[in-house]
Amino acid sequence: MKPRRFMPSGPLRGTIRVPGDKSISHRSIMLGALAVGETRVTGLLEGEDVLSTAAAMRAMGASVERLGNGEWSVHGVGVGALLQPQNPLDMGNSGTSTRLLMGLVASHPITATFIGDASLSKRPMGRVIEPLSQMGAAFEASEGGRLPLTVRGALPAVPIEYRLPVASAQVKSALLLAGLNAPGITTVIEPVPTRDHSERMLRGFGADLSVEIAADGARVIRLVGEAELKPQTIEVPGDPSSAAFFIVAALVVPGSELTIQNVGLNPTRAGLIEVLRQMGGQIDEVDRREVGGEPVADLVVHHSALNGIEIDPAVVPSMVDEFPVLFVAAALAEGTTVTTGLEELRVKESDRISVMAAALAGAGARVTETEDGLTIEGSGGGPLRGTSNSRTKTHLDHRIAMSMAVAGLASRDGVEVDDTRPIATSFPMFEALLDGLSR
Ligand SMILES: O=C(O)C1=C[C@@H](OP(=O)(O)O)[C@@H](O)[C@H](O)C1
Ligand SMILES: C=C(OP(=O)(O)O)C(=O)O
Repeated sequence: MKPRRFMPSGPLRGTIRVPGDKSISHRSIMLGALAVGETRVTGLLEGEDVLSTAAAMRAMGASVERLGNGEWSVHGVGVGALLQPQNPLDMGNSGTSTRLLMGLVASHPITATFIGDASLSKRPMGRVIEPLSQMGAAFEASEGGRLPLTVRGALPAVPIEYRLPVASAQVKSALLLAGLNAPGITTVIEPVPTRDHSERMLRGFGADLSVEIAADGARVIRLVGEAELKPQTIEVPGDPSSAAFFIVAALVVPGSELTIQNVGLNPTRAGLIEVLRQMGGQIDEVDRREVGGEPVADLVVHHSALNGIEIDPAVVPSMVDEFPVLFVAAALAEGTTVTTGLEELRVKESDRISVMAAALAGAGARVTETEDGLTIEGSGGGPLRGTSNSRTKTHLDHRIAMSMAVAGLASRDGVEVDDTRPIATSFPMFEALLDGLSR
């Protein structure tokens, strides 16, 4: 454990750049490892989760090399040519690595065992086991479809049509990656849109993938299997989920005016910015452009008086990882914020509904937990006044640690976080960036 007290801060001013997008970084390595030839990546997130993906792709035959800061080279083996890993694949804390790689293994004639840390070992894998079994893969999982688990891939795998029962980009992506090596068309029907990086990047690597909107509004994604992927040069845009902590920090600390450069604004990821604007946050976009096939802008964030709102559950998939820090913004707003439709938050690195309820209550916020969300009475802009002996329990969850660090900046006496180590899974430079701004 590495505890730290995050102290109240003066205005956050200046210009920062957040690291590369985690979702796009994982996919750059995976797709690069399936292309024949060299894929070059710049701006790769060098967090522990992405490094778990890199190690796994090496164990399955690809060459994945770091050339410099965020600059990587991947020499792929080709779709269908992944090698049998010699040891269990250690996925660390990363749900994305686990679920997407289970999909890749499922359609190759190899067997792989997946292991992970205490947090990952509690997370449900049945959501990918079920459709990948339909494709012909066999699984031996721990109780309740959890890690450690072993996947025996099928050759040939059966291309299926599958309607997603949960809004999950990880399940969608696992099936599309499995479909890459299945003979025929794999169809994933997505009633509620989730992040579309897999679709964009598969197309970019030359896969035959189409998206059609059905009469009921669902997205129907069709991928032609036995694909040949062509190596790419990829510039990874900044991660909006990492920018989120600094966006909220600048909104809630009086006197702040912070520029965050190169933030990815893919509409399937940008829900938080829209919600914070509805709450009265001033977030300006400068120099909108395209980076790596994704919309990007620099954001200028001004301290703002925020108002509590009722958040439309339809926006949840576009900000699914941003709720912990949105709860912090709500705790500092004027009036009541109501969130619903957040069941998925209970199966992330921690149960983010109950863990944030406890953390914010300890920090002095007024919070009520419901089955599918939190209701928060804001402080009206005044600092959070927690009890001096309260300590946030992070439960191996990076986003809880970073959210409560932000709460500390806007508190009277600081907020104690029990363990800052999980931050390195997605944002190793977080504390250095924060310390450089808050003096
Ligand atoms: O596909 C991805 O890269 C991700 C999808 C989301 O998970 P779910 O698909 O489980 O919602 C998100 O929470 C995670 O951080 C990254
Ligand atoms: C849920 C997350 O990641 P993963 O599912 O990859 O562990 C996250 O980063 O907030």
